[in-house]
Amino acid sequence: MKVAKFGGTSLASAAQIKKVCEIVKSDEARKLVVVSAPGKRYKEDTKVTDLLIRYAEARLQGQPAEEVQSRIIGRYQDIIRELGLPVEAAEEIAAQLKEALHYIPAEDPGRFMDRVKAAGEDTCAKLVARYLQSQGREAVYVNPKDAGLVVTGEPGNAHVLPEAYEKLRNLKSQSGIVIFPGFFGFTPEGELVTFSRGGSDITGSILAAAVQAELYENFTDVDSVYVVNPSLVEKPKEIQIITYREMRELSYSGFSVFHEEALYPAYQAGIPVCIKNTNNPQAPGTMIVSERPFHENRVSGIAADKGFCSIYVSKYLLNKEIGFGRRLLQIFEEEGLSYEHTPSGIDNISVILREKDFTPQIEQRVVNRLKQELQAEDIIVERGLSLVMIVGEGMRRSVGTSARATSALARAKVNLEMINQGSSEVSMMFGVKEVDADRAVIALYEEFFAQSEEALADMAVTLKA
Ligand SMILES: Nc1ncnc2c1ncn2[C@@H]1O[C@H](COP(=O)(O)OP(=O)(O)O)[C@@H](O)[C@H]1O
Ligand SMILES: N[C@@H](CC(=O)OP(=O)(O)O)C(=O)O
Repeated sequence: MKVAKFGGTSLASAAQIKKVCEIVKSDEARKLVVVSAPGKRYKEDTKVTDLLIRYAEARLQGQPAEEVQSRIIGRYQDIIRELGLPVEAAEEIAAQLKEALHYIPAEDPGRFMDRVKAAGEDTCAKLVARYLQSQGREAVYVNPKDAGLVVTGEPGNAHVLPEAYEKLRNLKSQSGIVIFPGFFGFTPEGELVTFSRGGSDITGSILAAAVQAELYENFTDVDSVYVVNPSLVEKPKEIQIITYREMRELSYSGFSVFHEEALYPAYQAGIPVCIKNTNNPQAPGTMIVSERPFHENRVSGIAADKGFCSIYVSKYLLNKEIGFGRRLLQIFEEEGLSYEHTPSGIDNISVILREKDFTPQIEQRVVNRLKQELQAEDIIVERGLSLVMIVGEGMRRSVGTSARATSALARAKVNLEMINQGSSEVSMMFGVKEVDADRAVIALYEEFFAQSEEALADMAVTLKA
């Protein structure tokens, strides 16, 4: 049994949904299908999820929401009409969508927002099931609540609960093709909660782990995962095979093609993942697996993500002060902040955070506490940072990767704010100013991937010598 997840771009229009259904029908093993909400049809278009968020925000602020509501309903009506669904099916789907959007804002705005957001995938799943039925296939829409996809309760940030897997295993015995809406689950008390943005990938991975699928196929709009974001480099090299660990690092640092939280369920259950293109399903795609053959070029991918800040703390003889690190991190914990990295020196340590969490009020409190409770001598807060990551299993066995990277960055006149080599040795991270991030990624791509095979082979020989 295979689990196939189709992203928003794969379901953006009736024509795309037809392609999705052809792909599903072409392989009997594709029995569990996870769908997102319709995404962008063209570059300037708006994803249905973004329209739904706009709608919910307007309702919560008591502002007019009719226009955005009719845009949302219009998107589905167009699809229903172009798919030629029976009138009663179309009416039923449209009525259910209208009902979902008409919810009176509950006391908890987060819950209301999640219910509205989830309507995007829920309606899409019903549509796809109806369309497959109209094609003479046995297809059934399954609601995450009925299937037992139980999750934690923080709005917009659900996490699967361990007991979900056993319940979801029953999907194996469901006859016909199951069409399952991605992106949301229910708390044990029955409240709907969505995963973080892009979270349909997570649903697919959870289902694949639950039913012990032979493969988790993730269909999107690119032929493969590329070694670098294709919006930065024209026709970058394709990745044929990559490990879970490498992909985890790359998804974390900006490879938005696969949600960073989606790998874990598949990895834990040992399910291989294949990223494929709905618009070119014959292409082999990228396989994500636990082990891969070693190749000469030790770097597998280069990614960058923006929106970080660093809090540099220094104190003479910090290295001799027992408990300094614990007390430092406790301050961040008590302020409700999770940290990303903590590069350190003898007398200093930097804490890297996501900038959006570190509001000016929190910053002031944290700085005061660092001075008073830890007697820190120097505290420098730097915002607008980007983390550029070079990732590759082979880097562990190779000499000279960091020298090549730093010289390439120096040639591109990128100033390095910070260097950090993860202890797993699968990745190397450079902190740079956000304005330099794209230039840094392009310089690193040219260094590690754009050179001829002979030049790379020569370099490998020189480094070994
Ligand atoms: N390294 C990468 N390889 C491939 N695609 C990438 C990479 N980094 C970012 N992307 C972007 O991810 C997009 C696909 O993800 P997404 O928009 O979430 O698709 P979907 O709607 O199918 O979920 C691609 O169109 C591409 O622009
Ligand atoms: N529709 C949701 C969930 C999702 O996974 O979407 P997509 O498959 O288009 O990335 C979002 O936009 O966040």
